[in-house]
Formats: sequence, C-alpha cells, structure tokens
Amino acid sequence: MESGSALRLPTIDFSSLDQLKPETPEWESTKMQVRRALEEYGCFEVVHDQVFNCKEIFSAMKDLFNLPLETKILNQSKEPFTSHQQFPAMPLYESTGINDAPILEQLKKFTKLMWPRENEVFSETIHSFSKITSELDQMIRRMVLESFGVEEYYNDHINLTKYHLGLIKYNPSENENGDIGIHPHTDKNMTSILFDNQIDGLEIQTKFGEWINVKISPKSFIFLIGDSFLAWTNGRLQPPVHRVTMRGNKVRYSLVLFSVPKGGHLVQSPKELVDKDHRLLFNPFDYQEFITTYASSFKVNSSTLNCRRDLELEKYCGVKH
Ligand SMILES: O=C(O)CCC(=O)C(=O)O
Ligand SMILES: [Fe+2]
Repeated sequence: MESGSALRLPTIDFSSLDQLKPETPEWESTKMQVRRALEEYGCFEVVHDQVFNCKEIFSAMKDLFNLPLETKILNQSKEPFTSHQQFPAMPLYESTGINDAPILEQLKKFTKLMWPRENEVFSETIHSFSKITSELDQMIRRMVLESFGVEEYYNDHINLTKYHLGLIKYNPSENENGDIGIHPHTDKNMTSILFDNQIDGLEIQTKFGEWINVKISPKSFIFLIGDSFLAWTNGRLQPPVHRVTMRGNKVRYSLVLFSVPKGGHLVQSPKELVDKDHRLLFNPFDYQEFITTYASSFKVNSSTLNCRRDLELEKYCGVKH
C-alpha cells in the first residue's frame, strides 16, 4: 500500500467565516481558490475557526460504538448506506448514520433510539458539529455555483439535497504494512465534509494516481465532492478517489456530513453548463433510485471489492456520444 507522504492537499482559509460575505474581495479570492482546488483535486482542506468540543465529540462516538450490537442495529433506514453497517470485506470498519442530523429533533430521535433514557451531551455535540459543517457546505456550494456563473440555481441546488451524518469507527490494524479500512471509492452523493480524531488513515488519490496521506487538524475539515456534483457540473469537477488504510494500534473515528440528493427530484446539469464544447455527460437521474441500484450490486460485489473508480454513475445514466 504505497502512498506519497510528501504531497499535500490544497488548504483554503475559512477562518473569520462571519466576515466572509458575498461580493467582498475575500469572498472573491476564496471562491477562486475553491474552484481551482476542486478542478485539480476534487477536494481541499478547509481551515476554520469554528468552536466545537472535539473531545466531547469523540468521547460521544466512543460511547456510541461501545453500545451492545443489538442496540446499534436498531438504527435501520430504507435508504442504502445509512443504517448501522459492517461489511465482511472491510472487517475494521463499522458505521452508523443519522438522517437530517442538522435538525435537532431528528438527531434526538436517533439519540433516543440508542439511549432510551436520553443522552443530552451526545445530541448537543453532534448537532453543533452538523450545523457548523452544513453551513460551511452551503457557503462552499454557493462559491462553486458563482464561479461557474450559475448562482441563480443556488436555492434549487441546496433544496435538491438533504444531509446525512455518517459516524465511522475503524479498529486498529494488526498488520504493520497497513490494512484496508475502507476500499478506494468516490462518494456518490453531492458533497462531503469529513473530520477525524487525528488518527491518520484517510488517503486521497490525485488525478496522476499518487496517494496523499491526509492529516486533519482539530481546526480543519476535508471538503470533497461526489459523483452527483460531477454530473451537476457536467464534468467540470472530478470527485477524488479515496480510501482509508489503518496502521498502528489506535482506533480511528471519523464523521462525514454528506449532502445527498433527495428522492423524487432530478440531479440535472443547468443548461448554461451544456454546450458544444461541453456535451451533456449524464442524463438527469433520481439519486435515490440510482443509489438503490448501486447498493444491490455493492452487496453482491463487496466481498471482492477492489475498485479504483467504479464508474457506476456513468453506467447508470451516462450519455454515450
Ligand atoms: O473515514 C474516512 O476518513 C472516509 C470515509 C469515507 O470515505 C466515506 O464514508 O465515504
Ligand atoms: Fe468516501
């Protein structure tokens, strides 16, 4: 499992968020950095000055994963990849998810399922994280749309998606060469914001094929785009292939706020992004129908999964030219 430790992701400064307002020079320059980073890498490190309690987050996650399995599996959802899940092909990995985590009442439903006698600290810390990251997500998406001159679609773009918070635990590897935490993949949803307990493991591949070991500081997140944003921008932004490799004897916890297109809506590139130099790459699609189809093939293939870029969306609704 080779990886190039000298390489780094682009870092973009989002501290003093409150002053970062549309039409200011800071906004314009940050927006262009976002656009460039997403064109080159499909992701970047967001440096921020938001205040939330890291220690509490990871102690809340530890308590959650320490619950008995019969409690954890009570978290079931019809939507693929959002229930409590473990896969035989990724034995170090365990995850669970919270739909609409930035909405406190929804988060409290999850908390109540896990801790019938309530766990206020869990609800508050996880809610505060979800709120901060969802606001950041919307700001970054506004910048992307502005940079392509399609900001009039901003409200539609935000209303197209809802949020899902993934909570993940990776057990340590016994193998000094590293063990698979999560297989190489691109995210299928629109955008993802990722944070961890400062235990390394996340690796992101550049378009030239090198692997970057990603270090997330207590004051940073990783923002990455998924295949749905590739489709929405008609191929202008490329989602990065990423994986987790576990080395050493520490547990890694990560949180990922996914923006996910809602069912009954179409993911569709605006007409302004389609022309003779940019022919339409994807037919409009319902993400929930796509992900359900993808999940059934994932179940069949997950014991042999070793994909780089699985091109599922191209197979599902790619336009053949
Ligand atoms: O845990 C991580 O750092 C990555 C998780 C991930 O890629 C995913 O859940 O899609
Ligand atoms: Fe991912």
